Amino acid sequence: MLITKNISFQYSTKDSLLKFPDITLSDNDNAVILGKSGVGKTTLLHIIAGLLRPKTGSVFFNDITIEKLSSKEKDQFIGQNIGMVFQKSYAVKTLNVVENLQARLYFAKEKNQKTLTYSLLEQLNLERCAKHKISELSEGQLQRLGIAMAVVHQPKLILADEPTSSLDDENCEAVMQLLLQQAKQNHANLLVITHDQRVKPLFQNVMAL
Ligand SMILES: Nc1ncnc2c1ncn2[C@@H]1O[C@H](COP(=O)(O)OP(=O)(O)OP(=O)(O)O)[C@@H](O)[C@H]1O
Repeated sequence: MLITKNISFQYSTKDSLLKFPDITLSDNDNAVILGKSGVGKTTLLHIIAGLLRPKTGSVFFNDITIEKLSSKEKDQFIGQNIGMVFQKSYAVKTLNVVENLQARLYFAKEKNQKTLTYSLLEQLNLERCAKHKISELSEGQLQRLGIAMAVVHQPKLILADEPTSSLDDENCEAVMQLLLQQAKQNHANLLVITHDQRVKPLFQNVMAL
């Protein structure tokens, strides 16, 4: 369960204060947050992911207050419980596809689950690329690898930052179905932020920034 209360953020004293509406997601709930460019969507997602500290307010996830954790506890909590789909790929270029997934499992302190890793690659239609270098992947394959890296450690909260912005209608639908399917399979909360109105009908919970 994810709850945010009274969150605000300021990049510096000369920047304007960004204020965010409260969010409550019950277990297994999903939501999309829509908003125009520059309103603070990525900032909010980074606060929820523990990458930025809010000026006011708190983020609670499954009864843990993220800002109250020490930095070591926070790194461990985030590594194990949160999976993030970034706008741009953060795959390590010197590793192949399956090695990138193994590295993600290592950082989440999960055992190297070979069967699970290959089954995920199959679900995401990446099994033929398992040993490919990152530079050999198409844009669509890279995007699907981003999803695999976000979910391979079976996080309880999946955060996705503009996962469909550069995709045509067919791939937009496919990527969103994959994210929804992975969230359902892992009993995870899925929170997507986007300005892409095509995503709206796929969610019951729609919030605006
Ligand atoms: N590192 C930073 N330092 C100062 N200001 C920043 C920084 N990052 C973002 N901002 C500003 O904070 C505001 C919110 O930025 P943010 O990236 O969260 O918006 P967004 O809604 O995600 O935009 P987009 O849809 O274009 O990605 C913007 O006015 C932006 O210029």
